[in-house]
Amino acid sequence: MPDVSALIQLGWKPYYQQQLTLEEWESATMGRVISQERGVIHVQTSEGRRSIHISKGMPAFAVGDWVVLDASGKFIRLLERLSLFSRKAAGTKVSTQLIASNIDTVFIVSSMNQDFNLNRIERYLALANEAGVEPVIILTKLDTCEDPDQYIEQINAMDRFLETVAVNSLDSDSVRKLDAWCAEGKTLAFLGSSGVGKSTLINTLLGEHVQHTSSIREDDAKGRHATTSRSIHMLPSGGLLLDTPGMRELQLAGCEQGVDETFREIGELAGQCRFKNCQHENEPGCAVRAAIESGDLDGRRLANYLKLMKEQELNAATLAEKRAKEREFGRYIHAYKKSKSGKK
Ligand SMILES: Nc1nc2c(ncn2[C@@H]2O[C@H](COP(=O)(O)OP(=O)(O)OP(=O)(O)O)[C@@H](O)[C@H]2O)c(=O)[nH]1
Ligand SMILES: [Zn+2]
Repeated sequence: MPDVSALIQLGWKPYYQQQLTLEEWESATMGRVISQERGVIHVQTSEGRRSIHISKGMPAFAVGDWVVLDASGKFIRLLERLSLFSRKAAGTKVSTQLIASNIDTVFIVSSMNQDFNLNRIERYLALANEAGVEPVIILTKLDTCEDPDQYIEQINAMDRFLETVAVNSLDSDSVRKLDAWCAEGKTLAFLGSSGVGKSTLINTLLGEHVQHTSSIREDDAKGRHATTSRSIHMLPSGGLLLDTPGMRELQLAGCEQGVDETFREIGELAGQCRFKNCQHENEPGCAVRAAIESGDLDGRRLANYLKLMKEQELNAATLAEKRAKEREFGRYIHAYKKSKSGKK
């Protein structure tokens, strides 16, 4: 039987437990992927750390995944995920790159100054919704902001169901407002533009004495020392901070559902438009336009909804094109080499 409290510290939940057979629960080892590099995943189990070389037939992994290992540490299977951030290209399964999984909360960080931008927050919300992760809006630089309520009200007006917290990222007392999301076994991640205070917030959450860039030093299969940067960090509060570089570069691609969810009231209104394929431009009987005119819907929101929809479609298409070109080039090189070797 595994050490349940150690598993819970790693983020174990009934959802994963339910996927195990009784036999697995009694004899297998469960572990969480804490970092990934080319061809290897590093897994934290209740008994320690394991490095697993990825071989053919294994599924694609993401940092945050739960895996089942046998007694000798061999990979058995991947457990179904609760949430997943990925980079996608439309229609093509192979071009999905998995970034991070099983995150409970994503903190969308924005500063309360001239950089504050609702459109940008909505873009991050679409990513969070696409991934199936609960978003919380963190407004930073409370200490240098004269009128924080003005920003909080803008968020509330945009979506009254959103949880919003204003903090001074430099002050650990202020950051305690985030404790509820950082409790034992909870996995959290950050999204936000450069300079909004993500690193500052992370350092405050980690406490002064912990270095953020701690790394795993381990012997690999050939006995060499391999140093990899780990992507999951334990917070003193018991929470698990998932901070992988891929999160910072996430683009809106193939996120139609996430965008729709972020602007759900627009979808509801669109259902009342006279024409099913209404573009909400000049059509008669357009419920979306009517809501803007009556002041029920902010015109900015419709404009950003349309913009993000287009953006996610375009990005997915360009990704698919890029991959197709790469494949084509690969075939060309292959054919070229073959013709060369044939001439010898
Ligand atoms: N006064 C004040 N300064 C802050 C606060 N949060 C961040 N800063 C400052 O803002 C600057 C940028 O913060 P960072 O934490 O580096 O921002 P970041 O989001 O990590 O940016 P990248 O590292 O570029 O992704 C730093 O000088 C911080 O000290 C805050 O709540 N109050
Ligand atoms: Zn319409």
